[in-house]
Amino acid sequence: MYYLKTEQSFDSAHFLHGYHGKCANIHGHRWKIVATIKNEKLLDDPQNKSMVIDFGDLKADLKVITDNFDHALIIEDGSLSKRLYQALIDENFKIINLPFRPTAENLAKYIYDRLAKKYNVDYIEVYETPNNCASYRG
Ligand SMILES: Nc1nc2c(c(=O)[nH]1)N=C([C@H](O)[C@H](O)COP(=O)(O)OP(=O)(O)OP(=O)(O)O)CN2
Ligand SMILES: [Zn+2]
Repeated sequence: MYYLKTEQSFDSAHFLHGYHGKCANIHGHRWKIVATIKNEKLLDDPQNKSMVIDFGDLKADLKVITDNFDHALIIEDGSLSKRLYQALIDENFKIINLPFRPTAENLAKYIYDRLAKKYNVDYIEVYETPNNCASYRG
């Protein structure tokens, strides 16, 4: 089995609705995402010969996903009052709504599911801090 890994980072804010502790407050992270894909065989066309896939292709596809989160406030649907949500929208803040709590675990699965549409993904790692990482393998 061959494995390929690529990494992207983004800066964004989030909070954990219903959490008792400091993470209930809006706070930021430099999130690091590491995607590992796998394949038993290598490609054979002239351009991609002897590659699982061109690093550049995998990097670009992961970057599309992570760029969407960059410099945004990531929120779980329904976790802000309508009044506050509308005020943030009116101020043109970049808000990313997710149908789940924005934990590292859930973001790992979300990114896995997105990349799995195109790649044979082995697992996704999401670092909230250099020391804290969650991963998801399908
Ligand atoms: N299993 C998980 N636990 C926690 C998650 C998570 O996504 N999955 N997220 C958080 C918070 O987002 C929080 O930002 C993480 O805080 P903490 O672990 O305390 O990390 P810090 O490095 O910011 O803490 P220090 O004070 O610097 O040690 C909480 N838990
Ligand atoms: Zn956090």
